[in-house]
Amino acid sequence: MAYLGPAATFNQQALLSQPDLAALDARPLPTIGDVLAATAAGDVDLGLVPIENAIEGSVTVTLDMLAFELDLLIQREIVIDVSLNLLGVRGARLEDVREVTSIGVATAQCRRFIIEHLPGAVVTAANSTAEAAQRVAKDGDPSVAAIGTALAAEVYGLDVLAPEVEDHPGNQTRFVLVAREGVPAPTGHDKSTVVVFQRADVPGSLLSILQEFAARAINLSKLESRPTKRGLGDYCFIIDLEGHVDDELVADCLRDLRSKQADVRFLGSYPAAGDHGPALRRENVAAWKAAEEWVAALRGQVRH
Ligand SMILES: O=C(O)C(=O)C[C@]1(C(=O)O)C=C[C@@H](O)C=C1
Repeated sequence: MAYLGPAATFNQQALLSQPDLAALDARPLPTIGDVLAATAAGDVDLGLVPIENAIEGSVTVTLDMLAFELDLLIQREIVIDVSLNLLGVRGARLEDVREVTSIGVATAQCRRFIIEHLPGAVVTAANSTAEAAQRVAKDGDPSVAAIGTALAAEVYGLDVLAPEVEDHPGNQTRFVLVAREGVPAPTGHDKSTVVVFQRADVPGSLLSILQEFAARAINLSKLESRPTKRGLGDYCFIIDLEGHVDDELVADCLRDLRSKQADVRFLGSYPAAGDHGPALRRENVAAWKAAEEWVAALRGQVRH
């Protein structure tokens, strides 16, 4: 499998949190795009990438590559706690820092800290938190600090100049494990991700999509609109819903969406993270099945 490296990224921590993945031969790659492309190309069977952060929101490169560019299916989601540290060379002081470097999603999680504690510091981009830490260690410049994991300080021989620099407590990042094919069996607390391209940009078109879910009491855990890249104002909707494509209700909902909207891309059904993931609303399924039997019985009486 492949993950966003080098050593000591949050991505690696997410991988190591899963005993079955930790036992695999895992290859660190330099960018999120590299991990997804290597998985799609068959260089590796599985790829692990970040998709959403509690403070910064979606990791758009992941969303866009999954939604528009590659044929990959989400196999699993992994949520880990994310506490960010300001890392500098040994002996560096906070007041010496003139440049802060990290992956954009990480610096964005510390925007207020940087403004308040490092006014005027230049923020530069790296491909990952660990790549930023590696660069700070290699250059040895006390005026440059990286934002990354506490482990990166140990791995790259850096000092923690300030711990917990994220702007909000309880920070978490959600990762997805992707593969070229296969949908994991339903567990009873699953999620599915779909991309819906609306038929026409007319009043109520988003409502018409949402009504398909509401009518079946399918709960949505995320709704994101993303530009289709076809022109300003042309958007599609990336939706995380509670349930599995193997569930009758979800399948029925997808069937209706597919027949009524311009296009629907299925990005996977997978176990929801956590012990208390969204439980499938069994009573909805039971009611739907009972209603289906009722309709079938009515239709069975038709004289042809
Ligand atoms: O750079 C890393 O360490 C990563 O694992 C990537 C990533 C992300 O892109 O969201 C993961 C968790 C944090 O939100 C910050 C960075």
